[in-house]
Amino acid sequence: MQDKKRLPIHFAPLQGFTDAPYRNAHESIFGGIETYYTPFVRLEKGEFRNKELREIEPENNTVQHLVPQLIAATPDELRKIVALFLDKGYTETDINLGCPFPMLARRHKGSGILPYPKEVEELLNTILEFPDMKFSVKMRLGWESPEECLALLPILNNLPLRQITLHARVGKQQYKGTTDRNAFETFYNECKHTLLYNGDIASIEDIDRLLNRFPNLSGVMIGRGLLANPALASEYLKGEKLSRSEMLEKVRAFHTLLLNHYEAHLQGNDQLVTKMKSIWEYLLPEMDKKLKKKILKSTKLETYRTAVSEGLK
Ligand SMILES: Cc1cc2nc3c(=O)[nH]c(=O)nc-3n(C[C@H](O)[C@H](O)[C@H](O)COP(=O)(O)O)c2cc1C
Repeated sequence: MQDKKRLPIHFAPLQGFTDAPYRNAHESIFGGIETYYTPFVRLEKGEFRNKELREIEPENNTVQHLVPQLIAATPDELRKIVALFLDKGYTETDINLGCPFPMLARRHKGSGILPYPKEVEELLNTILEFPDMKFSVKMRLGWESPEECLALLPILNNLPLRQITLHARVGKQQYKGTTDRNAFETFYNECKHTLLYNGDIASIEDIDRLLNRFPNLSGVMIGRGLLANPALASEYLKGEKLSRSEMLEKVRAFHTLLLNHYEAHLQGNDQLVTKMKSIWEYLLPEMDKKLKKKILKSTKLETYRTAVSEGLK
C-alpha cells in the first residue's frame, strides 16, 4: 500500500451543489482534494450575475486551490470573464466545453461547440491574449459522437493548456448511460497535455482500475461520487476507509457547518430547508431508505433537524 502511486483528486464543479460554503466546509472537514473548481461563470445579456460574483469573491473562499470556471461561445465573452477573474486575483481559469444543457448547447456553449472545430479554435486562441493566466479545459467526448474530440486534438495539442479534463460521455447523453472508456483511451493516446479522467467514479476501486488501464493519467476529477461520499478523496489518499462512526462524526460536523452558514445567509426557513435537502439528493446513498425519505420529505426546519439527527445517529 505504501508506495502505490496515488492520483491527485480534483473536485468537479457541480452547479447548485459545490458552491463556496460547500467547498470551504468540504476542505475543512474531509480534505484530500488537489483542486476545487467553481461552477461556470457566464454572461447573461452581457452582464455578470450577482450570485456568481459572490461565489468567486476571494474573501468568500477558503480552499487552498480554487480555479474559477467560465462558459462562453465567443472570444468576446471569454475575454470579459477572464478579465473579471484576473481582477479578482486568479491566475488560473478552467474553460467549460462540456455542459450539456440544451439551452446553452444550442448557443454553441459547453459541449454544444464541440462539433465546430473552427469555433473552438477561434474561442481557444483567445487565451493567447492573456499571458498572465493559465488555462485548462473541461470537455466531453463530443456533442453527438466521440469522433468530435479527436477532430479537436490538433487544435488542443497546439495550445498552451495547463490541463484537459475529459468527461467520457457525449453531450447528448446528459449524465445518463455509460461512460465510453474506449473513446477516452483513443483521446488519451493522442493528447499531449496533462490529462484528467472524469465520469462515474464512485469508489477507491474505480480509481485503481482507471490507473491500471491508463497509467499516464495525471489525475481524476470526481463529482457525484464525492457528493455521495465526501470522504472518498481522503480515503483514497490514505488507502483506508473511514469506520462508520468516523464517517458519521465527520458528516455531522460538515452538516453543521453548512447549516450554520446557510442559516445566516439565506432568507427564511423555507429557503434554508430546500437548500439543505438538496445536499441529501446524493449524500450517503447507503443510508436507511426510511430515514433518508424523512429528511427529503421534511418541510419545516425542526422536522428537518430531527430527521437529520436520526439519520446520522
Ligand atoms: C447538477 C450538476 C451540475 C453540474 N455543473 C457543472 C458545472 O458548472 N461545470 C462543469 O464543468 N460541469 C458541471 N457538471 C458536470 C460535472 O462536473 C461532471 O463532469 C459530471 O457530473 C461527471 O462526473 P461525475 O460522474 O464524477 O459526477 C455538473 C453535473 C451535475 C450533475
